[in-house]
Amino acid sequence: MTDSTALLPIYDFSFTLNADYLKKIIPLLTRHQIAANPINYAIFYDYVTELNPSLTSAVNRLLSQNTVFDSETSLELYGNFISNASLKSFDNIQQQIHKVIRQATDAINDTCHKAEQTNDSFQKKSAILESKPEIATTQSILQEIIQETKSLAATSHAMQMQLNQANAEMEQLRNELARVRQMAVTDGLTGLLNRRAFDQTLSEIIEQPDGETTCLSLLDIDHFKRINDTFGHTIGDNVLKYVASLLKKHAEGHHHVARYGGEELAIIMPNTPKHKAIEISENIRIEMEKSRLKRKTDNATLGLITLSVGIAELHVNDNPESFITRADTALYQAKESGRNKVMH
Ligand SMILES: Nc1nc2c(ncn2[C@@H]2O[C@H](COP(=O)(O)OP(=O)(O)OP(=O)(O)O)[C@@H](O)[C@H]2O)c(=O)[nH]1
Repeated sequence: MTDSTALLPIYDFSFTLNADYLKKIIPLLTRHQIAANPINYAIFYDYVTELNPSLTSAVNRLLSQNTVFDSETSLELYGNFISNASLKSFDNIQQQIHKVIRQATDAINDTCHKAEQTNDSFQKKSAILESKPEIATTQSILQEIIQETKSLAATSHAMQMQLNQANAEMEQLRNELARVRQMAVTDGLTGLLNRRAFDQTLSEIIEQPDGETTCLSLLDIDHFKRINDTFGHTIGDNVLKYVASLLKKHAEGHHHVARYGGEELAIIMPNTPKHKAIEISENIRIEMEKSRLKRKTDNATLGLITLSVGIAELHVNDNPESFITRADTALYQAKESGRNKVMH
């Protein structure tokens, strides 16, 4: 049986934090006249925690279109963004692996059985040859032996073919597993690591310090709400994708680029001194500031879009929360001091 719990979201927030979420979820559901059933609660739980940016984006779109959250809509959201579609894929792949292994085992068993039969038959014939060494008997037995040897060779050949096919199918399944695994750690909109992968990567880096400097850069699009309100969510999504592409372009190969929350992106920079983290973040900020994005349909400019950035350096006694909080504080200072800035 699959350990399906391994693929379920982990909700390890404290009692107090969950109480805070409750206080946000209920008014939201009430304001939008959405039934407070467990499915909708789960959807809006992920929404307020911003754990699941793809879901946030989908909910924002539905809310901005005043869509009624009927059971069909809720189940679709839940199925697509929470219940984890990859669970089904994993089950599917596991069943297929079992099937391939069973077929290969059957083929091997058949061949072994056939080899045993042939061996028995050879022993019997050898006994006859020893007791009746006439030429006619010898010839006829030789014919039979040749026949049986050919048949055994054919069975072995069939098994070889089946094993080759099983090998090819296993290779395909391996690729499929890699694809599903990739999906499970990727944010659907930006293609960056998702929040879960971000949390996991950061914890691993903090738990296994390598003595080198690690920095964290949090990047937030300034007045993103205004972009959404003025141009709509689809354009907002495209701006997010563009910013994500800038991060990917400027980050180094060993950095981890993630979507941390709604319009907040992050780069975990292991083995990177602070001055380098600042330089990379500045380059991203400057390129964003210089970009003049346009709406595809009518070439209308989206105006100046800027980024605020907060950087922190990992300290010896840090845990993920304290590290993120320091970067977040720097980001807050960047916002407070006028936005379009990198603070550390
Ligand atoms: N289009 C789109 N919008 C999103 C997504 N996730 C979050 N948002 C929006 O991002 C906006 C964030 O707004 P605020 O937190 O008020 O921040 P802001 O307008 O960027 O202002 P400052 O951060 O203070 O500069 C909200 O309007 C969200 O709806 C997404 O995936 N797509």
